[in-house]
Amino acid sequence: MSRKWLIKNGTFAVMNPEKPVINGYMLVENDRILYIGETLPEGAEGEGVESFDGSGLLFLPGLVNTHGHAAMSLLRGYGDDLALQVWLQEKMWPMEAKFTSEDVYHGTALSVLEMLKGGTTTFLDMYDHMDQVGKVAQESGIRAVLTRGVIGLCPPEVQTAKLQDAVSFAKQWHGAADGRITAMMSPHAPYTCPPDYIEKIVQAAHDLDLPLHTHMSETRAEVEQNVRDYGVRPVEHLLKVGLFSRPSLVAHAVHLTDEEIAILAEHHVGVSHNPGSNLKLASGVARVVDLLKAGVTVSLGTDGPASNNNLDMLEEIRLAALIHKGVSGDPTAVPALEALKMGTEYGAKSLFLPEVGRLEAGMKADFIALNVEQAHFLPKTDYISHTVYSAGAKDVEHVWVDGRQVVKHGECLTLDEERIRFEAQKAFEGLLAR
Ligand SMILES: CSC[C@H]1O[C@@H](n2cnc3c(O)ncnc32)[C@H](O)[C@@H]1O
Ligand SMILES: [Zn+2]
Repeated sequence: MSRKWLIKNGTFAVMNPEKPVINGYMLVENDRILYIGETLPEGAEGEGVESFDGSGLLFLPGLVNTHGHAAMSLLRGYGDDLALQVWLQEKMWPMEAKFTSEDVYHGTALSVLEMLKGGTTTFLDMYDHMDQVGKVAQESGIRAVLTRGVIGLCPPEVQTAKLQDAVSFAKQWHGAADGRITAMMSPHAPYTCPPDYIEKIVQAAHDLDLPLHTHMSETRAEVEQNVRDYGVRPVEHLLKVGLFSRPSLVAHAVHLTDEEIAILAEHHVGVSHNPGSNLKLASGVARVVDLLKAGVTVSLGTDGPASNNNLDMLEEIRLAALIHKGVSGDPTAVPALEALKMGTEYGAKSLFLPEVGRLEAGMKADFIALNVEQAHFLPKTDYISHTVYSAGAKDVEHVWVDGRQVVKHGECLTLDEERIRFEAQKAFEGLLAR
């Protein structure tokens, strides 16, 4: 049965450059925005149309987290203040080797709970035991782009089995949960996947007609190793092995030359900028201003909760707006509206979701409402500025995905918070004991 409802007296971040915020109405029918504007269209309030009072609320497109490893919430605080390779090799990978599929379920549920409550309506997840991640996405109502990350530092038969697992997962889950779940293919990184293995993964993505995702150029050491091992920097290397022959999104892309930026732009490769994780692992600061100038779609990701250590996309948006001013000495670097678009519209574009990321008639009804009746949202001047420079996850009052309300007055309607917190703690203790 069709359901129509009308938000009245709301403030909406439509993010048009001339007028980024409007006061007015939004009409939603089932999973789509039917109308948004300053005036009430004739007949919009007809019989059977429910009303929703939007006063005191700022409506934004749902936040889009374009890179992460949700189950790593079980390792939050386990191995802080280390550089990437030490953190991975000495802390994360030994613990992850003990993860059961139940651990992945509980860790992912903890993260999805945090993401939904913080206004994230879509997340990308690269991990193992991906059926469990799919299950959480299905149950919670969140939109998800899921990909079984494969590490190829193993014998050929294990490589084959991992790739087969990634293919089976993608076949089973692409388009699942009424289309809320889509899939990608992911070699973990150029330093963990030999070139011939990446080529096989690219071929599988071709066969399945899916995009690709990988970590790339996260640290200076990684770039130097790539040059030592293959004679070229990672961008040229991935170009050679065919990764950019398909629609692709790379995470981090911190250490790039001008030539590499030009290659990414030419091949329409998206970049998931992960400022919080890059700062914490001391990986460096990505050349976001130059990437944007070159026409690269730059979106935002938290990375896993063990290297961030939260999943607050409003914090990533704020970091993106601040750090590039700091490193460039230019206060106009990454203006507030651009940072907010990186966390919404550009995120959806990076994940190949053309119907998500904007408050616009015809788009999917993925949106959030911030409670702006609080001290840090005054005076009522510039709500884009307040969202980027002043807001945080705790300001998220309501969340809708695909037209369904999943968070109401800060409470998640689809997940059992108490149980999730209990199970996550138990799972971590189990990992320590094994
Ligand atoms: C094969 S599943 C994903 C794999 O990625 C690891 N990981 C988490 N954060 C990062 C990062 O910042 N760079 C590279 N790899 C990362 C995670 O521990 C899993 O093993
Ligand atoms: Zn990552």
